[in-house]
Amino acid sequence: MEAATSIWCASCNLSSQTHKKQSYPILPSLHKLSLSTNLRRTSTTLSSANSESPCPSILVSDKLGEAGLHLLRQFGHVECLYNLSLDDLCSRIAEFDALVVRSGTKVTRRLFEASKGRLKVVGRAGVGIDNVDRQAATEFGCLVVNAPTANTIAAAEHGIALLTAMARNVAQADASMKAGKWERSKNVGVSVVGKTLAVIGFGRVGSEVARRGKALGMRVIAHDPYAPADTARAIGVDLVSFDEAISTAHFVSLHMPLTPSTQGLFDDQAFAKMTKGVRLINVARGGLVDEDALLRALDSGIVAQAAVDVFTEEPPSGDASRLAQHENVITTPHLGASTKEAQEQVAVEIAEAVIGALRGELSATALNAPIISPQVMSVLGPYVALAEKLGRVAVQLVAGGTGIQSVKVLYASPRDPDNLDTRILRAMITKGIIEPISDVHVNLVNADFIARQKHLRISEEKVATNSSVDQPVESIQLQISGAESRFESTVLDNGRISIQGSVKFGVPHLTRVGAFSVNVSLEGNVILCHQVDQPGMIGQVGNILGEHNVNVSFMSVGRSGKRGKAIMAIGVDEEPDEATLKKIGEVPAIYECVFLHL
Ligand SMILES: NC(=O)C1=CN([C@@H]2O[C@H](COP(=O)(O)OP(=O)(O)OC[C@H]3O[C@@H](n4cnc5c(N)ncnc54)[C@H](O)[C@@H]3O)[C@@H](O)[C@H]2O)C=CC1
Ligand SMILES: O=C(O)C(=O)COP(=O)(O)O
Repeated sequence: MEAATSIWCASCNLSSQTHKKQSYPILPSLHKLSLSTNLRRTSTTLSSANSESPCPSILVSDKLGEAGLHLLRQFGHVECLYNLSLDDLCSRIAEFDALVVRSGTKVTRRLFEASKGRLKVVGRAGVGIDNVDRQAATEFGCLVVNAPTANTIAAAEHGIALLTAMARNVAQADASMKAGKWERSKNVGVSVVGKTLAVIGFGRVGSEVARRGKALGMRVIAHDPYAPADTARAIGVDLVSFDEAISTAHFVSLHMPLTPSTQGLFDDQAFAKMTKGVRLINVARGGLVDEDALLRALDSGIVAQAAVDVFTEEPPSGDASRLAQHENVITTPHLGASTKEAQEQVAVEIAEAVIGALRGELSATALNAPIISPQVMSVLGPYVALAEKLGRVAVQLVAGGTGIQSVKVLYASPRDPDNLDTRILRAMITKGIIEPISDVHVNLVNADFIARQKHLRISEEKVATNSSVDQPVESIQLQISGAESRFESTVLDNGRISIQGSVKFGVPHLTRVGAFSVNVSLEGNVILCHQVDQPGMIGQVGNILGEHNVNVSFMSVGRSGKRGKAIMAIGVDEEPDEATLKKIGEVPAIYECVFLHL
């Protein structure tokens, strides 16, 4: 098989060997990946600093710090609509590209449905995202980001404030003073020094609470199945089992997320294991505790006191408010993160994350998309477009318009396979395969979900090559099995439709069709012809295209040998009509031809 011959490139009037080196813009690739079509233009505008595009609309539905609002306003159109009902939110949400919330707004599947695909990012100005339906966000291709670090200290300080206030009956004593009473013996407290504090959930907040507990002279133990032992050791905290933690502690402080596995963890059974007279602090999530079970434990004296910042239903109403009314319970209305300092920092952190996401950058705090580092992105950027184009070519080669069920992707790379992160390339291949035949938008958030939904199986293999490591991917090959081809010559002996591409001079190129080498830039549209390798073929096809006013931008011929069979790949600016393609197909030496829309 001979190598493909490149002929000429109309756009810069050079052969591909001398094609001017283009710097590949990484941002536009990312825009395509992570933003909807209505934002692509916006993002390109931002990266190229002109203003022909509409500016993104951002809805802030829970109170956000001024510093964050300022950043958002510099970037887009911002509306602050606090305390909207779900119905009102649903009726407005399709006007916005981004939504910024705290714990007050419930970001439900209904909201994503109502957004009609416009909502591209939900920013949670805080840590806990139990109020955001992440699965629905993923299915709708909407990125969810949070601000996980800015309120850690505030939450830890609030936990300690509640612990000490509870131990010394500060709230009760204050209420009685305000009622004109002077009740000293009724409000005798307990000391914390020397007592055991069990921290359940030894993450950011939990470890800061533990540090502060140590400073108060408490013995601190913690339970967290995923906690790093060295951090615990460094603070002087013993990591113990759940049962040991709750059965030996005088104070139990909760700091884990609300998930299906932690929901209702503190139930009758858990309270029954606790030391009589234990004190409970919950600055994490109300749903961790079965509130009725806690009331029973308070009434029976197992739990002497509870300090509660968070509730299953916020604000608690009806029966749910019984906890707040209990005489041995002190409460605050979800104030853990509410310090001036934390709220300003959280607001800035979330504004930056939301702006980054709207710009098409991959966020370090993305909760439903793979985290791909900027370093990896800068290296793989040029291959992002190649991956999508190959997906587009592949799906158009399959007969019947039924789509692809099974594709094997071979990445030829000089890199150690462990050093080649292909998630973004896989997402783009999925995008290329699925978007031309459906109305879904595929991005890095929803690519794997959409692939599963469409029964598209993608297997990946990394093939070692000896090329320079400067070029992380030498080529990408797609092999489609179980499908019939519209262009027989793409089918290998193993029955699979096969196409391969590379990045040349920063531009994606199709380099192999079946067993034939070609060399055609994957820009614009391409006609593939399988023909006898004989003089005059380029002229004949060129004439037909010329007669029908179709401009040729690029041509390349790959052949099995002199006067054997050849594949001619023709880049065209316009889409030829059926009659033109039929005419080309009727040229006696042409076996088959296919038009590919890129
Ligand atoms: N009341 C408030 O205003 C605030 C509440 N929070 C809440 O505090 C919680 C913790 O926040 P961070 O420390 O930032 O999160 P984090 O992710 O740093 O820590 C959570 C820890 O819980 C652990 N964990 C998970 N399942 C567990 C289980 N079954 N048993 C024990 N440990 C388990 C995890 O391994 C992790 O180490 C979150 O629910 C967050 O929403 C955070 C800030 C403010
Ligand atoms: O960050 C968290 O998880 C919090 O619970 C803080 O909630 P908020 O932003 O104050 O509604």
